[in-house]
Amino acid sequence: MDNRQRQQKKDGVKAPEPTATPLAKGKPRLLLMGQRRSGKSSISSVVFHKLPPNETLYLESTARIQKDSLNSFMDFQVWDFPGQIDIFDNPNFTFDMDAIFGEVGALIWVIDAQDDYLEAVSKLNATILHLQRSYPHILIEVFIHKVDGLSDDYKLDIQRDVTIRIQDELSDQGVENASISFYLTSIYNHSIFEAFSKVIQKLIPRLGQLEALLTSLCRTCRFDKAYLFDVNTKIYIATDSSPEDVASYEICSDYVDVIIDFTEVYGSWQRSPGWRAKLEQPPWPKRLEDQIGCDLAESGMILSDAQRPIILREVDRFLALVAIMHEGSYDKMPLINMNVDEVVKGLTEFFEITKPKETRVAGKDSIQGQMEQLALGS
Ligand SMILES: Nc1nc2c(ncn2[C@@H]2O[C@H](COP(=O)(O)OP(=O)(O)OP(=O)(O)O)[C@@H](O)[C@H]2O)c(=O)[nH]1
Repeated sequence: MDNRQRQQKKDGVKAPEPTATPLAKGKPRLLLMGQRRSGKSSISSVVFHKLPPNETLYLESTARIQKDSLNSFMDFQVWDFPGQIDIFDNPNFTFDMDAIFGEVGALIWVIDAQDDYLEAVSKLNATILHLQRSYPHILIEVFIHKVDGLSDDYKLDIQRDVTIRIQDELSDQGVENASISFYLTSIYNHSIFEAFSKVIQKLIPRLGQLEALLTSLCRTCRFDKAYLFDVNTKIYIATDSSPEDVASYEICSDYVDVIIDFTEVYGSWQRSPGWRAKLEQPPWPKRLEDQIGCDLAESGMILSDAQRPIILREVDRFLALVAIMHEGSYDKMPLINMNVDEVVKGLTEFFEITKPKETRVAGKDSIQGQMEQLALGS
């Protein structure tokens, strides 16, 4: 049983508690809303708590608002709303709307694509109309969810239908410029992580600078694609400006998974003095620190079918840079390492500047020790 399930058991059915905790102040908030059984808790558990998708079958229905505070490269909160509660029209409880929507970055509305979605769409419309009056800055992100098992044509038909229904209703009500985006998602593949990546990216201040940094790295080192990953959630928070490529994202994200699982199983590993002496003797008679490309943590792999090496470099305890290189660029590793070093320095500075003061120190305690054994010679 995971933490969330335990928490659900412990809490039982309680009155909702919408007030923001003092701890939560100032963190961007993602709200997960939608009909009962649409998949909100499953999404939150799979993306933020690594629950295997099959185990979401045993999640109980959410009875009260579940608040998760996530300490990551950017501290944010995820609030999962019970599907049976209508916060705008509730006879038993008056919600403090400012406490719920005051600090919201994005509202994620989950629609079950395998069910009749007309009611979900009409509730979403009503919610947008309410929010437009007092909180027009909130981003509305619509996850057309559970699309696994549906044909590509059918998925696109549903997306088109939902989009038209929402836009028509809003324009009938005189709302023309609400910021609404649509995603086709499932917890059984990478689509849910991609959708979250895009939502989170909208909340990152100065995202353009991160993208410019990665684009310039790709150009200099002739990388096919580069991603900056939040290693715990596999959300990518920035990528270079080359066209989106689902296959590249999938392989890089699986690679992050492998590295994290590996370090979780084997933990950190201090080299004994004898072993260190052995590594520093001929044919590489250099200090170990000078033999490896990165003194933090680095890993590489070559895909045998495409002959395209993938490089992973830790930025801090939350972030890793993962890039797909060109065939043959493995020979130029010293030069690539130098460029990657500079970009990692730039990224570290970027996040030092944009992080609140109290979290800056924590970021220094990196997983580098655990990953050191994966270091590649340059
Ligand atoms: N096929 C499929 N099933 C899913 C997906 N996501 C969630 N489910 C299933 O949908 C059911 C309901 O999921 P929950 O996460 O409990 O739904 P919820 O929206 O939190 O429901 P409430 O707590 O009642 O509001 C579970 O049986 C999940 O396994 C998905 O992407 N694909």
